[in-house]
Amino acid sequence: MSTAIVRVALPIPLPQSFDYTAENVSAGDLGRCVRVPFGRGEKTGLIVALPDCADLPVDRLKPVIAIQREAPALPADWLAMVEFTARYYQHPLGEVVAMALPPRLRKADAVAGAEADPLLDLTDAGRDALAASKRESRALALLRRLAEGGPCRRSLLRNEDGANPAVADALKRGWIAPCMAAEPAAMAGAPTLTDEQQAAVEIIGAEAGKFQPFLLAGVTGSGKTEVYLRLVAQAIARGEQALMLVPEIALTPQLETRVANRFPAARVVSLHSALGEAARSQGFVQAMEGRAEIVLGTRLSVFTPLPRLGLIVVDEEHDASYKQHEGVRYNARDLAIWRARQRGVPIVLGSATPSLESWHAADTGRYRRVELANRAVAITLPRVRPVDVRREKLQHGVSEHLLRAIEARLQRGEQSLVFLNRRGYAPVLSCPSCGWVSRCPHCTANMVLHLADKRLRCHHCSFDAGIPLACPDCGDQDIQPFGRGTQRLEETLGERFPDARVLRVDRDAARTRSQWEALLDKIGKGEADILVGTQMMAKGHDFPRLTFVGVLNADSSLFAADFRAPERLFQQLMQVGGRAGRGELPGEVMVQTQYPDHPLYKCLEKHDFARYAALQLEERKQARFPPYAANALLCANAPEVATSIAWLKDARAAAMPLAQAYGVQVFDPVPMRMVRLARRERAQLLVEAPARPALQAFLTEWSRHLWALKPPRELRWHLDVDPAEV
Ligand SMILES: Nc1ncnc2c1ncn2[C@@H]1O[C@H](COP(=O)(O)OP(=O)(O)OP(=O)(O)O)[C@@H](O)[C@H]1O
Ligand SMILES: [Zn+2]
Repeated sequence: MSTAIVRVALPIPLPQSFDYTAENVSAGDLGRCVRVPFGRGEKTGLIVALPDCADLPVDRLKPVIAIQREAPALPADWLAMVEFTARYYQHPLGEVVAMALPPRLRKADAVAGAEADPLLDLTDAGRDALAASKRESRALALLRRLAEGGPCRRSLLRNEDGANPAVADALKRGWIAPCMAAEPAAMAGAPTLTDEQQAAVEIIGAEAGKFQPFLLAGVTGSGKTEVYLRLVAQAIARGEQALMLVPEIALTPQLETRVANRFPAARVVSLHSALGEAARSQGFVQAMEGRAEIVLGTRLSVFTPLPRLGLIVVDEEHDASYKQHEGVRYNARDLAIWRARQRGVPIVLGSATPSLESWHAADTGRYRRVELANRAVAITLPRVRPVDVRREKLQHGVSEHLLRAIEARLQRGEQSLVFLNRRGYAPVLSCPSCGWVSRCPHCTANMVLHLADKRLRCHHCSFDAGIPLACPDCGDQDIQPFGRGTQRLEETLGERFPDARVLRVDRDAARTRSQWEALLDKIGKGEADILVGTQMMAKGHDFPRLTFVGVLNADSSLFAADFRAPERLFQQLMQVGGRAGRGELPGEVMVQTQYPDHPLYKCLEKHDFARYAALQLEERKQARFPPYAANALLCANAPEVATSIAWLKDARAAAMPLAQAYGVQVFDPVPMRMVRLARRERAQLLVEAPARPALQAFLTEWSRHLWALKPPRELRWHLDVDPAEV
């Protein structure tokens, strides 16, 4: 028996891995989960190296308890990716591993990747039954569907309410049975590509097997998804796997359906945080064993092992939700690019409103820009017009122009969307006599009025309270909501258009995935006339009867402190405007503003993304903001802000000797704009480097000092590399 050293990454907030000894270890154990003694207890970690010599003398190492050999080992390229993530985002490797692995694998239970979603086809008995039967029934409808459409995944035969009893019944009677996938990529129901789409598919398709990032800049409704689907089909035909990232769970159902309908015989694994543990683990293993052709999911799915990876697609690449805001603060879009390079495959970043970082990368030739300048179906882009609200009397925040536009749609049987940019616009409770407002006791934020369940709620820490009958400070009984939220707006529109069906689409109306799917379904079927929506309505949706979009209160982001706020506003307005007139009917967009001459609105009217991007990039260059610099934030929080500031000052002092050597600037600590969050007070310090490599080199060295700086007990800190907001 030979004793070897295994290096294990454990999920604990310390920057090192731990060495143990084990018997009969082979190279195949790299990437396996392992149970080890730790402190007075036990922990599960991942074997990340088999070093020749240990950090400690071998006789002081403890033996592992057990290596999990039933589950497959994580492959080397996967280990390289989590190691890069840990290094780049300055986060303990064991915690990165724990985040990237589905919970079941982490616990080292064996996960069977068994056929949970078999491909079903008619048997001879089923064909006979179909020919013989005369009475229409559910079973018959099922058999006919398979006879006409060919083999189909069980999950696609679901009823609207989920399970389909006819399937179980037909299986039992032997009318249908699991079959082997025949043609991997049937192109059922694919439209003829437009010339632009065709060109895009050819340009991108030509780079198969090579690392090449593409920025697919296509106006809203230009049919980017169709381009992705063709490229995925090519990859599957070559025997490869495709990874498709989408920004939000809310967008997965639509894409899932499109993908599943297009590739009925392919195995599609869909991964997002709302999935149960078992399903997530199973999908992960199916992908890892190469049995799934397509992985579709939110940011976390960038960590899915894919042995035959041939293509990565990042849809709506500009979207802020690719960045994780807690724990490991990674950006899935950026990691996807790293991964495409690692594996030598093309990656397509698609958006109608690319991030300025990606736009700049295309300007400088690091990415190849492929444009879709026209809509696929609609002849034109919607007409966009600012509505100057300085000289108009508003009715509960809505201008007469907007109301008339909605009325015209109602008469024509078309849909309208009134979009509320939530920022600073949620209804808080306030007292007209003494100025009291409903503040959250734990955060620097106001609590928001929820009429449906008559509560005041903090959107930051979820603290909630009843609605007071009178002002808690002065006793005035005339306290009122201030500002307008979606619920108030829904009421206002309902009063003005009593015959219209007004539907509110926000986080409260769509708490669960099934509620959200039901809402989308309702809108798609035309069962609503006026939609009142927030961010959730802005992206990705495609409703052919929606022809008018009105935007309220856009201005609040024009002059925000965060340098990315105008970029986001422009993206949001272009995206939400892009929902209008996507089918045969022409669309119109009105934006209420006090600054109709602002360059942002001017570019919006002309649909001129390129011009706005150029203006913004020029500003960023002057101010030395990303992409002309690389940033990191060191953040600290404690019960009192003074504690946070004091620790950050020590951290800054430790940075000073290094900063000069790396050409990095380390700014003074400041309290965060929202100082208090959930009873803790927060401060931060900005690091600015000329480019990413300098930032990386500096952070790697600085973080060693940071770990050594013993913080006070009650203080917590983290580094945020490439922060979304500064
Ligand atoms: N070649 C085509 N022929 C006919 N219809 C098409 C074609 N390509 C796309 N479409 C249809 O056009 C509509 C818009 O396409 P898609 O949703 O892919 O656009 P998109 O570029 O992703 O838009 P957005 O960025 O606004 O989400 C869809 O209804 C789609 O089915
Ligand atoms: Zn709060």
